[in-house]
Amino acid sequence: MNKSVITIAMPKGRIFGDACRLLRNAGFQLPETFETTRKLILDLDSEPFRFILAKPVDVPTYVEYGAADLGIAGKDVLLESGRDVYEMVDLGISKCHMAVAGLPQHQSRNPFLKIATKYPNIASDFYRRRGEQVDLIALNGSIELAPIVGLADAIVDIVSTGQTLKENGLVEFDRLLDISSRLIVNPVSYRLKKTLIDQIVEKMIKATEGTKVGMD
Ligand SMILES: Nc1ncnc2c1ncn2[C@@H]1O[C@H](COP(=O)(O)OP(=O)(O)OP(=O)(O)O)[C@@H](O)[C@H]1O
Ligand SMILES: O=P(O)(O)OC[C@H]1O[C@H](OP(=O)(O)OP(=O)(O)O)[C@H](O)[C@@H]1O
Repeated sequence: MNKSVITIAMPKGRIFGDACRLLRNAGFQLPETFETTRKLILDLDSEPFRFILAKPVDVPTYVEYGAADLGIAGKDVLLESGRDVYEMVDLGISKCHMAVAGLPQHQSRNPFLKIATKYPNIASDFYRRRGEQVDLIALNGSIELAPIVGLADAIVDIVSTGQTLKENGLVEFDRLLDISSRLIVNPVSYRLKKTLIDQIVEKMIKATEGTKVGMD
């Protein structure tokens, strides 16, 4: 039986290590095996907290539906999903940015630019604001491949070190938004468990001090 009072959805993948470090800094007593286990549900012995380990892109879904009270998700995933959750804390981890990129010599003869992306909602919003009509091509990864093989004129994707762009001969044309991971909360959970959630939020804010990216 789940005696846990608070369920937190954690993103597996590249955010996970940073998120665990931050939780430990915030005082959560995560066991050493937390980062290596293949279990997807982990209850703490010391406190009434349950962690569920989800694919990063699915974290806002678990939180919106209330399967988790809290979650950690990238700003990119939050914007793209449009899920109805409260964004409580900029955790300042897994920083990167979203950019338009392509081949340096790119000149399209297409009436509409073809844009490959894992983020069709963010990309379409960006081009709508610019008053440009584009054809979006949804891909699931290796986005940088698309302009090189002629599938698309440009990409909208995440850039961190810039290594992937550089090694594939692409350049950045526009910077769309800065990204970091956020602590999100289910609105109903927040109403029902406000005191406990506020305590967690406070601890997380303290733990993240000095790691903000300075944007929203
Ligand atoms: N190169 C990067 N450097 C830093 N942070 C990144 C980078 N790429 C993505 N991120 C951030 O980390 C989050 C999770 O990325 P991750 O690659 O683990 O998940 P994913 O893209 O869903 O991958 P997968 O499909 O392999 O599970 C992204 O939503 C984004 O906020
Ligand atoms: O600027 P960099 O430090 O090179 O990082 C950027 C790369 O990281 C992400 O890809 P990821 O590693 O998640 O792979 P995938 O999207 O191709 O699965 C992103 O989609 C870029 O391809």
